[in-house]
Amino acid sequence: MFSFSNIRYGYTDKLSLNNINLSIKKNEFVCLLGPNGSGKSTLFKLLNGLIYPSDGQYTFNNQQINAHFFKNSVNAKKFHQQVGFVFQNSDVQLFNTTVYDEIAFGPRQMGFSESEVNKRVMDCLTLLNIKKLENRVPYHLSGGEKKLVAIASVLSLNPDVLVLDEPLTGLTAQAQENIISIMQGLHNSGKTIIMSTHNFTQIKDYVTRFIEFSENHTIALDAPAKLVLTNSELMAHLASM
Ligand SMILES: Nc1ncnc2c1ncn2[C@@H]1O[C@H](COP(=O)(O)OP(=O)(O)OP(=O)(O)O)[C@@H](O)[C@H]1O
Repeated sequence: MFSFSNIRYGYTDKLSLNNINLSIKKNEFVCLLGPNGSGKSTLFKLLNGLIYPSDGQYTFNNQQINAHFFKNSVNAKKFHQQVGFVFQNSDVQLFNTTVYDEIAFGPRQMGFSESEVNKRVMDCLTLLNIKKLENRVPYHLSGGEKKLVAIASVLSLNPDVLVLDEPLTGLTAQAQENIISIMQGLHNSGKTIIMSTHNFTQIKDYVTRFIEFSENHTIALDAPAKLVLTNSELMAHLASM
């Protein structure tokens, strides 16, 4: 699905991603870990086509992803329908005046009929158990509610891949458990999930693969969960991140 080959990226002349080689297959549940500033959000921005590599090659389903690819509006639409991105800061993502319109925004942009839009919004409200928020102003919601609405606004396009940048940060333990169980359900239904977190302990039993970024913006560890969970030293190391 995703392939990164010798990727480097720098916002300035200092690299934020240094020689990243990575492939992600369909239906993996990948967890990115690493210290603050190691490059997790930068990788997500690249994955989602918000920035392009300074060096190296990025392909999605064997297609090169670069500025040229996104210049074609058909390509851009198709890509964003397949890959949904939940930002770290929900306030960046939510801009409509009601939760209903927020979730309807993507399907409307794609040109679906209002009855199809309504069906998708209702399905997402039900799936995330947020029907009661339907007419609320997203900006006025709690952090946990905003996160659920942000996830719903991405799920309404029914993407194959869900990329979530630190979805658990700042939430109560109960809200974190709720988000994890939603992601587990989506993974079981066949979706590919890629998320970053500093909460290794909460997520460790649900993901299929761990990728750890290092302070020097390289990949320090890339291992299946099965291997990590049988190695107490690795577990202790990742839990300390
Ligand atoms: N817009 C920007 N301009 C310049 N440098 C940036 C910008 N965004 C990020 N950086 C730098 O790029 C590096 C990687 O940052 P990034 O946000 O990807 O880290 P992260 O692993 O997601 O961190 P955190 O866990 O704190 O969210 C850091 O050194 C950061 O200071």
